[in-house]
Order: sequence, then C-alpha cells, then structure tokens
Amino acid sequence: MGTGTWREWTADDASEWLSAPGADDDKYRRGVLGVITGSADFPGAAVLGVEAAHRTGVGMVRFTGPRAVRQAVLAARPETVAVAGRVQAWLLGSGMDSSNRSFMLAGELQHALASGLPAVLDAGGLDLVGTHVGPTVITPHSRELARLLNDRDVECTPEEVEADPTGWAERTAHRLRVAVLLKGAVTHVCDPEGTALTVTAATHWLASAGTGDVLGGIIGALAATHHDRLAEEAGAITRLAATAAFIHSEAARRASEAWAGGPVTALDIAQAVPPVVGGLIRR
Ligand SMILES: NC(=O)C1=CN([C@@H]2O[C@H](COP(=O)(O)OP(=O)(O)OC[C@H]3O[C@@H](n4cnc5c(N)ncnc54)[C@H](O)[C@@H]3O)[C@@H](O)[C@H]2O)[C@@H](O)CC1
Ligand SMILES: Nc1ncnc2c1ncn2[C@@H]1O[C@H](COP(=O)(O)OP(=O)(O)O)[C@@H](O)[C@H]1O
Repeated sequence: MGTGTWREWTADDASEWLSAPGADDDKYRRGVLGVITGSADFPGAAVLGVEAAHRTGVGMVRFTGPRAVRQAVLAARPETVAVAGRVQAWLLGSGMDSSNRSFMLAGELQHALASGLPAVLDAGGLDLVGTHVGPTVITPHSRELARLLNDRDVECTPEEVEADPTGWAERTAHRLRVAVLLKGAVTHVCDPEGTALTVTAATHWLASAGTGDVLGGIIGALAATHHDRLAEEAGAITRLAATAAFIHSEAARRASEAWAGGPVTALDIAQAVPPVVGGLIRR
C-alpha cells in the first residue's frame, strides 16, 4: 500500500490553476503546446488530444506528429499550426507504438525531451521516461504501468496495479523520478517529492476509447500556459495534472448530462471542456 497521505483534488484547488488571458497576453506569451502524437493506425488519438488542448485554452498548438496524421488534425482543428518552431511544453506519444518507431520520429521525440521543457508522456511515449530533463508527467493506465515497470525489471501485473494503485503510483514516481498520473475510475497523481492527489471520476461513462487521449491534451495545454511557473517550480506539474484530471472528469459529467445522463464519446468530452474551465475561473 502507499505510504503517503492522499488527498482528493477539489474544484477550489483546480480553480487556483486556471486564469483567463489578460490584456497583455498574446498567443506566444500565453504558451505554445508542441504535440507529437498519432500514427497511421491511430490518427484519432492525435485529433482528440489537439482538440482537447485547444478547448482548454492555449495560445497555440503546434502539431509536428507523423505526416500521415497532419491532414486529419488540420481538418478537425484548422487553428493548429503544423510547422516546427518554438514551443513551451510538449505532449508526446498518444496513439503511437513504441515498438514501431521510425528513426526520424525517435530523433524528434528525443529532441523534444532534451529541450528541458515540461512534457506529458502518454501511451507510446511512456518508454521515453528517464530521458527527460524538464518537468514531466507520465499518464499510464494499469496495463501500461505494468508494462513500463516490467520493461525496467520490476515485476508486477495490471491486476496488482489495480489492487494497489497508491502503492504502485508512488513506487513508480520514486523509481523513475517523475510525476505519475495513473488512470482509472479514481485517478492517482503523485511525485517523488510526496505530493499525492486523487481525482474521483464524476461519471463512469468516461471508460471509453479515446478519453485518455483527451486527458493528455488537457494536461499539455495547462503545462504550456503555466510554463513560467513550471520553470521556477517543476513540482507544479503534479498539481497541473490533477487539475487536468478534474477538468476531464467534470467535462465528462457535463457532456453526459447534456444527453440526460447517457453515454458520451471522447470528442463530446473535449468539447465540454470550455464551460468547465470558464466555471472554475469564475469561482
Ligand atoms: N481513436 C484512437 O485513435 C484511439 C487510440 N488509442 C491509442 O491506442 C493505443 C493503445 O492503447 P490501449 O489503451 O488500448 O492499450 P492497452 O495497453 O490497454 O492495450 C494494448 C492492446 O491489447 C489489447 N487488449 C487489451 N485488453 C483487451 C481486452 N479486454 N479486449 C480486447 N483487446 C484487449 C488490444 O489489442 C490493445 O491494442 C494507444 O497509443 C492509445 O493512445 C486509444 O486511446 C483508443 C482511441
Ligand atoms: N470505470 C471508470 N470510471 C471512470 N473513469 C474511468 C474508468 N475507467 C477509466 N476511466 C478514465 O477514462 C480514461 C481512459 O483513458 P485510457 O485508458 O488512456 O483510454 P484511451 O487509451 O482509450 O484513450 C482515463 O482518464 C481514466 O481515468
């Protein structure tokens, strides 16, 4: 079992990490999120993450993932810039296969991580943990966490992770020296410094394909808009990740309520993010 004191992250907590742009802001000052996600097999993961990042409120999203995916991303969100350039944070790996990475893609991912900028490592980017130098959060579910640990000679099964999420999240944070967001009906977010937060999902309709990709986009956007804070205080990535999980959960609840408590899709959730962010800012 975990040793830390875990605390549920509340709306009041989340609201402290959100603000509207001011008169002095422009798109660059607000923050640019660089996104390298998706693949020919999973273009949707890139579309969902980019959609969620825009909906969370970021200065710009710069998508430099695989060429095969760019058209789909731009068709869904023409606001996205698809040329390389300066960014303030990275979202890497959703919809990618770590065992099938081209030489060029591997180089681009390594280059992103070597930048020292805040990074969110999801799905097919999880194996890159340890090569990062900036504030970083990994976002596995139980199967991905077990696989990641097995690859580092730590024996555990997805069932063991599910039986003891606090313990495995803490052990992973300490061993890999990184903030961990372990997804599930209760999402556990912790770091090696001892911050330990839970976000209990407001609806179980969240358990559907692509919702994790949406969460990645929300975390990425918050990392980009808080780049100044993260440069001073790397540990803030843990609270930003918990804030993102809270927004994600509330957006799912809203999206479901819009359908009389019925099912929602990942894209519905991304599109329900703005009123949640607006409501938290007004608190
Ligand atoms: N629309 C999209 O493009 C989506 C892309 N996704 C991407 O898909 C990749 C794999 O993510 P997962 O979360 O599925 O990875 P998992 O580690 O959960 O699963 C890996 C593979 O195991 C198999 N599997 C595991 N449990 C299964 C079950 N109960 N029944 C049938 N097959 C099972 C599936 O073939 C799956 O591809 C990630 O890169 C992720 O980002 C997913 O997020 C789903 C949506
Ligand atoms: N039973 C559940 N109840 C509520 N939320 C859940 C449940 N199962 C999973 N979730 C949430 O749904 C999302 C699923 O993410 P993930 O497993 O990465 O899916 P995908 O890879 O298809 O995007 C996570 O945010 C997770 O916390």
